[in-house]
Amino acid sequence: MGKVAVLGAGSWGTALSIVLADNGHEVALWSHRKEHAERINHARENEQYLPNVALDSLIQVSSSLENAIQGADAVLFVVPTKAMRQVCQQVSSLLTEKQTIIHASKGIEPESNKRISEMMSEELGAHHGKGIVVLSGPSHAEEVGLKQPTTVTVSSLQIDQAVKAQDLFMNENFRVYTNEDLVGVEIGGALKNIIALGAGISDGLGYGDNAKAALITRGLAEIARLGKRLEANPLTFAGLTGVGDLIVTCTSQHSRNWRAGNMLGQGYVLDDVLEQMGMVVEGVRTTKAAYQMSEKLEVDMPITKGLYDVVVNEKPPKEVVDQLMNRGKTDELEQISKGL
Ligand SMILES: NC(=O)C1=CN([C@@H]2O[C@H](COP(=O)(O)OP(=O)(O)OC[C@H]3O[C@@H](n4cnc5c(N)ncnc54)[C@H](O)[C@@H]3O)[C@@H](O)[C@H]2O)C=CC1
Ligand SMILES: O=C(CO)COP(=O)(O)O
Repeated sequence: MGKVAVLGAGSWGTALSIVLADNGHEVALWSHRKEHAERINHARENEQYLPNVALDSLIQVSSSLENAIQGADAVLFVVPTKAMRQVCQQVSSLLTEKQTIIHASKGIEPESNKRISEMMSEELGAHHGKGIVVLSGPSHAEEVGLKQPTTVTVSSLQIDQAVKAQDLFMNENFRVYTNEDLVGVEIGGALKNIIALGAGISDGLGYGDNAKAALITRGLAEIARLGKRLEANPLTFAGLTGVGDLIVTCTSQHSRNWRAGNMLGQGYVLDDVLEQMGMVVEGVRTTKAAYQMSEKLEVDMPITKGLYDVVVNEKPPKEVVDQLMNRGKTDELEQISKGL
């Protein structure tokens, strides 16, 4: 048992803090807002992001990065992708070489098109760079907070670091697998949010299970095509961080990406949707990044292109569905094999 600093007091940071406290670790949960940290400590609950879940006394919330990180054996980064570089810059001088560095966020940086571990590696420097661990998989915070059975995957370029993370988190409700394919694990976790936006739109338009199954299946095919181009192991997309996370995010009303898509499908405009959500909807920025990557790397990603038309070009979702359904004829096996 030791101390773990958890940077990011949103729903996922709070749920993972609960797992760590269940395993007997002292948790220093950091919020960048002082009043938020004080409110959680006082209420022993994160009412804003994970309501109705009591926090163990092993979890202490602080708005001081120094206090959170000092003496920690591991540091878990779980802020929205948009804030990741800035938080890494704030902490890089506070980290020691012995600390295990983990992230549990899901996104790709637009313009640079970097994965999260690549961004972190740039900001945290050579020592931590290669050992960064990602934790990803089908895992809604709301269910993890209630200690419902959940499985995730950890990956790193240094697999011994991934094993350390596996040991920190694994318990009877939270099963953790290792996987050496860092690129595949990060790409699957990030890109499923695009398809979840699409699944929400489909439901918001009033379409049924056939349309959603098509989005999940064809979405997986295009994620795998981009992954292969980036040298991921195609088998990873058949695992928890690929098809597993696609299923949970496209079919659950817990998903913020699904919910945002659902509102878009009903005709709400994006700015209003994001304001109403009040939580991070990673799929919007990831759509921009993935579209840029597909253009640059010449990878066919029609669903991503359609979502880009909705969130960037404000194209009506129904028109995008017509566009997707009326593309030229293709062969299924030929298309799937491009991701293998
Ligand atoms: N909620 C979930 O079930 C899961 C979320 N994730 C991923 O975890 C990451 C974080 O998501 P959530 O915790 O769900 O988000 P959230 O919307 O619940 O909370 C975001 C947190 O980040 C903080 N924050 C915002 N800007 C910040 C900044 N500039 N500096 C520091 N903190 C800042 C907010 O105050 C808030 O505490 C995302 O990448 C998400 O995709 C991954 C798996 C499950
Ligand atoms: O990544 C998640 C579940 O695995 C959470 O998805 P949302 O961000 O859409 O809520």
